[in-house]
Amino acid sequence: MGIEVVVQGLSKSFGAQTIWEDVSLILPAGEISVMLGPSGTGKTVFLKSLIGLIKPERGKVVVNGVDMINSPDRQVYETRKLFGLMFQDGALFGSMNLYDNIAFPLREHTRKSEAQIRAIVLDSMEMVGLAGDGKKLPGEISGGMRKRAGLARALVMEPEIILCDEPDSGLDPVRTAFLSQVLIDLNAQFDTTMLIVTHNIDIASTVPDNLGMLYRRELVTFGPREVLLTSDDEVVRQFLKGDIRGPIGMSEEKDAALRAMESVVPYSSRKTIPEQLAPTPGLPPRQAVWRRMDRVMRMLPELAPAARDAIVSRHLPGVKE
Ligand SMILES: Nc1ncnc2c1ncn2[C@@H]1O[C@H](COP(=O)(O)OP(=O)(O)OP(=O)(O)O)[C@@H](O)[C@H]1O
Repeated sequence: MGIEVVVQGLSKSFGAQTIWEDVSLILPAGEISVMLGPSGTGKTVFLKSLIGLIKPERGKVVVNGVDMINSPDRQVYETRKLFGLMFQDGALFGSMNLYDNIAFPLREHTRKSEAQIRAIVLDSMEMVGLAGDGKKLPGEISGGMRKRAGLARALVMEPEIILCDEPDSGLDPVRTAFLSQVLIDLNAQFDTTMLIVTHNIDIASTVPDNLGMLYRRELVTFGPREVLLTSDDEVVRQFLKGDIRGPIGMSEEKDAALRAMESVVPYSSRKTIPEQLAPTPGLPPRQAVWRRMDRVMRMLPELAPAARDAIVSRHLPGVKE
């Protein structure tokens, strides 16, 4: 099973620009979490902070007992090996074919034979739907294939935690749906802890066990998916509906007069939430579902009524609050 990531009181600025302050959350072991947020709210900075590539001024990120922000470089470097990273463009070497790109971490960081490497690479390519594409160069394939190749490369090192930065960017809805299914299937097969950063509402509402949102330099919320998906918070509702009415504007914060005009139109809150994707038939069930149910049931008394209803009706159908 993957391992948990504990984030405590994390704050980051670049010069006078505060990116976010006092962010605390736990990515539960083996569960899938999604972080939403308008452009420029520091989601990528957050991902890079988790692996110690960016150093926030305050706070901790504890992974396997190591604080990724404040520990010596050697420990951070070693702990980083527990992570698999999927960046927006796949971050592939343009001059290497897909097979060599995906084999690269194994050749670089392990002493495995070429025969062992071949078996692992072909397995990973199959998992992300790239079987038979090993000879192609990154420049000859679509953006979606490049992303999946980036994911396959992250998988060969058998990471405990996978971080995906906007896996959907530039993809059409069908490719995005395919990628969502790949992410769920990976979690079913490896029980890996996963954090996906995205703007995509379809991914956010059908893939994760937990959902969070960064906005205006803070973590608006983070918790079981039902909490954010039933939230009455104006920012969350506007973002989920992709509505131009609401506090989020082009410049992130609208002026007060425009907001006052909009506030006469009430938001309707959504009470039913989409079903979470199940693994492809034939794969094992996701272990995370049972662990999460246990965890979330214990949290039930602290949750808002709408989230509570959504959880109870899903996990205990027939029981009324
Ligand atoms: N190394 C850096 N030095 C200075 N500022 C930076 C650095 N990296 C990021 N920033 C700033 O931090 C802010 C947040 O950037 P980030 O890329 O994390 O946002 P994001 O939420 O991932 O955006 P998007 O959804 O558009 O990808 C931006 O204003 C960006 O300019």
